[in-house]
Amino acid sequence: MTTTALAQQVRVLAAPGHRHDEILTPAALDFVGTLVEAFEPRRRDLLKERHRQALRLASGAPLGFPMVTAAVRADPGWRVAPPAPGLADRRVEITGPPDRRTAVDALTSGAQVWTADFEDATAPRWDNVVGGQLTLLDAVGQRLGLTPSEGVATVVVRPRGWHLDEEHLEFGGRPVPAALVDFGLYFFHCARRQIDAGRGPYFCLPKLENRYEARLWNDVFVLAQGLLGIPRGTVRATVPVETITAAFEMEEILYELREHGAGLGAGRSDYLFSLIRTFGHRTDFLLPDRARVTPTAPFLRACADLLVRTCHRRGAHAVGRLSARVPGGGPAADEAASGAVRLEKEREAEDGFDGSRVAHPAMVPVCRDAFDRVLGDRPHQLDRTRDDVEVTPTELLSVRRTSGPPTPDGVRTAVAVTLRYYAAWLRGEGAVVLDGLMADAATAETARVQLWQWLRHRVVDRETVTRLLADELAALGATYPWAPVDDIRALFERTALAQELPRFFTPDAYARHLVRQA
Ligand SMILES: CC(=O)SCCNC(=O)CCNC(=O)[C@H](O)C(C)(C)COP(=O)(O)OP(=O)(O)OC[C@H]1O[C@@H](n2cnc3c(N)ncnc32)[C@H](O)[C@@H]1OP(=O)(O)O
Ligand SMILES: O=CC(=O)O
Ligand SMILES: [Mg+2]
Repeated sequence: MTTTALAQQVRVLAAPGHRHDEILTPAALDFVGTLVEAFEPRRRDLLKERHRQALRLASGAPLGFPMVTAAVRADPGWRVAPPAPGLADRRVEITGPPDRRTAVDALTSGAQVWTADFEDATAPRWDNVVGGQLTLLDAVGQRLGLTPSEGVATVVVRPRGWHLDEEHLEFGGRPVPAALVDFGLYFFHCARRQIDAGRGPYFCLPKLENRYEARLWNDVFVLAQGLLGIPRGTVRATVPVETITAAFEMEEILYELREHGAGLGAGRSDYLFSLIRTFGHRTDFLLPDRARVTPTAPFLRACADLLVRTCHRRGAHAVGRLSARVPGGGPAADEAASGAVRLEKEREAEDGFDGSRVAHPAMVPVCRDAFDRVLGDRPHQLDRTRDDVEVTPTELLSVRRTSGPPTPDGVRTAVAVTLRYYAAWLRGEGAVVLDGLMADAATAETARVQLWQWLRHRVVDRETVTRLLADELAALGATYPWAPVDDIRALFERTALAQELPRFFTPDAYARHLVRQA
């Protein structure tokens, strides 16, 4: 590694765990330190800009396609990098936390891609963070007992978002940005191995809000590749469109990342979460029960159509939404879950997506069949340019046609899902099954901001929520005697009932409960 001497060192503020020394080597920590030194001031500025943009939108500023980048959108001459090995055919992608058991099952699930998710599927307890890196090291180093290459999915790593800190590492007296920890450690240990295997290193970038955040990632890739002597343009990154502001900058995000760009993904949970976080104060953005906001809602369809059109114009893959349905409810329920996933994936394939995402191995063949029917032997359908699509800002924001108050059952479900997910997360589990559906951090974020919105618009009264809170906490305590009910209640009160909506629940819960827990 060619690096200038660092003025500071990255310090580890946690007791050494089993095999942690394989990941937290002095060279790897220096590599992370170099990234932090180069990019932390910009990250902090961009987080402040998120805040300023939120205030502007809350005070009525219009959201539209940016005027200053009209030339980028109008220029037909640029494309993202060509599809990289292992990412040309991505008709089925499976996501999951980077633990060993998941890794083995995901890699051999028949999916083309495994997204190892440190963001939504991982509660970032220190042992999960370092353990996740060890899983990746073993996966890439073929130490999981799998037969190499044939039939094994391509690894894509999803680092935590820009908003999170990693408190177990310190640089210059401050916590290290979690995104740079997850990215940096993986890149340092695994990038060369992935290049030798001909498949990587590849990333999925969570919760981006605008082109500047994509530019920051691109600059991180450029520096990281340079430091390790890896040719510029080796990395590939996919960006799920998980925020309403990113939906207005799809072209710009691809443009910023173009030398490393691999595609965009359609969002649902985080996308709804972002819509409410951004426009929750407006009655025309009042959303009903989450279960009633299906992918056919006009504003979600507009986003999906625009995504396919944008990607294919620029030579990038369009990846469909993650299906939260998982089996386990008995034959009839499982059949219904597969049927719903089939419908969703068939629609996406017809709409021009090149592949889609599932949360469970049982849904891999369902997704594959749906895309096989449209793609046949072709790896993708990038040639389907969707010139028929013309999406206006009004259509992206046309929530009114889907809006409405919640049902009593919807309110109870939102309370229960939030509480039960908080319980799992505080225990170190980032993805669980709740009511037959996969629940991750984005699910809980959506549930808690919906409650906040319903209370704010008085379509649900505080007494009802207080009563449901007491009922559901009692049920939680009875089912899970280990659950720290008082902590969960307090977290719920701070993140769903407060006057001012906190942007995320995770930084609060992390700082109070996960730091120095393991
Ligand atoms: C961009 C984004 O939105 S990222 C999305 C973030 N969310 C996720 O990634 C969640 C993905 N899903 C999961 O983590 C899991 O499916 C869960 C936690 C919801 C459920 O897992 P389980 O309770 O283990 O489910 P279940 O008992 O049905 O699993 C059966 C087997 O399938 C495996 N399995 C289940 N889900 C997955 C998965 N996503 N990847 C790999 N293997 C899986 C289990 O490990 C288990 O394996 P085993 O028989 O070897 O023990
Ligand atoms: O990953 C998708 C989402 O919206 O969350
Ligand atoms: Mg998400």
